[in-house]
Amino acid sequence: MAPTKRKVSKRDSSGSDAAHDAGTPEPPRKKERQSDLKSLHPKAQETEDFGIVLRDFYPPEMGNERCQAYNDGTLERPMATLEKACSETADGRSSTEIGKAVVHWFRSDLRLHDNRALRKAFEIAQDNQVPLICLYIMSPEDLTAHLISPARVDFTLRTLQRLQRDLAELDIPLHMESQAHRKNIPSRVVELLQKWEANHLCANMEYEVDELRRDAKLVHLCAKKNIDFTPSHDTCVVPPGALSTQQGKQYAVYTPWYRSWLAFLKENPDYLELSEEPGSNPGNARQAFPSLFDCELPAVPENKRLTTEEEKRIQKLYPAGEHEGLQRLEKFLEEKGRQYEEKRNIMASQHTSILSPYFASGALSARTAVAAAKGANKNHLDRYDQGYITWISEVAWRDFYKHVLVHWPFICMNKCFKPEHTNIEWEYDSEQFQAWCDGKTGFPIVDAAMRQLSHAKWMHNRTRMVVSSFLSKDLLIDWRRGERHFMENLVDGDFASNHGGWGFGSSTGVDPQPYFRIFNPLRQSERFDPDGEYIRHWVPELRDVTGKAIHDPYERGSGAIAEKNGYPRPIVDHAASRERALERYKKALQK
Ligand SMILES: Cc1cc2nc3c(=O)[nH]c(=O)nc-3n(C[C@H](O)[C@H](O)[C@H](O)COP(=O)(O)OP(=O)(O)OC[C@H]3O[C@@H](n4cnc5c(N)ncnc54)[C@H](O)[C@@H]3O)c2cc1C
Repeated sequence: MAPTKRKVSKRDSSGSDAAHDAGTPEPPRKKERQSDLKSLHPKAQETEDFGIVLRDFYPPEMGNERCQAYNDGTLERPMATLEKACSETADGRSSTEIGKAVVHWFRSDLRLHDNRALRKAFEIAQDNQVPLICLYIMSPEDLTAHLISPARVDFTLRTLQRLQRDLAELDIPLHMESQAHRKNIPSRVVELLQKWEANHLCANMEYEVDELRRDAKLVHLCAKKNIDFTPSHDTCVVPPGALSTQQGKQYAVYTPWYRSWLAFLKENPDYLELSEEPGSNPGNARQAFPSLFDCELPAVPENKRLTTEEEKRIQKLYPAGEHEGLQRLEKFLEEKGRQYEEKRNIMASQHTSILSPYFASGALSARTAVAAAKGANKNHLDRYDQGYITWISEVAWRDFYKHVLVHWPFICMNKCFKPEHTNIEWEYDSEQFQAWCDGKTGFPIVDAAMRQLSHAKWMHNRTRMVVSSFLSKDLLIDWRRGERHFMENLVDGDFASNHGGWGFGSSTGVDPQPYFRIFNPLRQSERFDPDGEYIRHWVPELRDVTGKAIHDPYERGSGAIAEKNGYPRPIVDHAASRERALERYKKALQK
């Protein structure tokens, strides 16, 4: 049932206009956004560069009052809006005749194997002996609004290319196009269905706010045109909303949530059953829809282009497509799965799966990954081999953050999941921020990691934690600048996991209070890169430094080498920064 709505002022105390939660067409004017930003964060300067929170299409951040309204259920969550749209229009969407085709709309599920909505679409088409048509719509506006990196756009397009080839072998066409304005997408989808005389649309849900609202709008449009459309849960192993505490609440802490996730899968083993790939279209598909079979890939938007050199490098590091994803999964489980628990934090060499780009684009399903790891682990999820158990629990983090996103949707609106953490008084030092981005902070482990990000568009989980802690604690720079820099660079950029890493866990001090975990970069370096192999690989200025001096060359007798090679001195003192951060965090929470 829909919650009763409490009146929340359209423009609340922090200037977040309710009408703009989901990037509705009229973005607040730049001047307005700048003054909102200034009142929220007095230290932020009025320049684009400092507009970490000056996002295109959105106000700087949602006010605490509206966040609270989501928390107490007086403001409807986007998932509830979609569910309500589905239940209110059930009659309009169920009566349809089959028409001349069935359509599957690909979004972040770019694979044939184990794809719930695709399988459903294929079965409807097969039962009715009509062709299945697949659809993909790229929205340059969405890519900009959601800060999708050029590397991820490139990966997506290459995956689509593979997908088109695989589908063609089954005589299934893939129609791809760009839509300049994202608000037009729902009506464009309906228009295409009408053009193809298709009355059934299938798609897997995306859980971000704009996407849930887009689907609610589409459900209403479909109802008006008698088109059958109910988005499916697919991207998580356990769908958001399926797990709750004994008090019926959403878990806010991972460990009890994970226990509940495991218990759910043991009670409901069918959630780990994989969907079969679609079979071939009937023989007349090519005659019926000839022009759909030679569709060109959407053009890469100007602001999302990699340089030629980057393109070559990224394509080599992450060959696209589900075949590559499945092969990597198999190889990882066979060769590295058992040692995962022991070695996963070691930064040098490669001890993790590097499957994140494949999960993020949907070239690989999390269900397939967990089912395969369970199979490798003698059919157990949480006993037998610790390597596999730990890896499964890591894949579960991905589910956890998507559950968090659905329950606390305001995290899409530039807030931490605990809104009061936004009260922290941040620093906006552009030189320090740039030093962090460029890997020139004088902290070798931080610099190695940031250079890996620039070069490989990917970073190890341990170093993601180290550099995020360094930015938001040692430099006390607004964590959202870091969150944004990650999204704009990572090949695996995923809103929920990235926000989770920045805004939920280690970086903003949501750990058990009043103790705030602040990573000591030196200790992390000594522990997880003991021989300095990772640092030497990414920071050539320090290649000649020997022994333990690699972790802190200026304090450990190798300052001359570092200086000669132009390696900077540390830009802050860790002990003093730690004290400052603790004080600032405590002060904010006492407010
Ligand atoms: C600040 C910060 C930002 C992050 N941003 C992203 C992001 O944008 N996209 C992203 O996919 N992951 C993100 N992560 C999580 C994690 O760092 C990566 O998923 C992981 O490093 C990917 O490498 P892998 O595939 O080799 O992982 P493996 O260690 O092989 O783990 C397998 C899979 O489990 C999932 N996973 C593992 N750890 C986590 C985690 N902590 N949170 C959520 N899922 C996890 C990923 O899907 C990963 O591919 C972030 C973590 C932090 C601390």
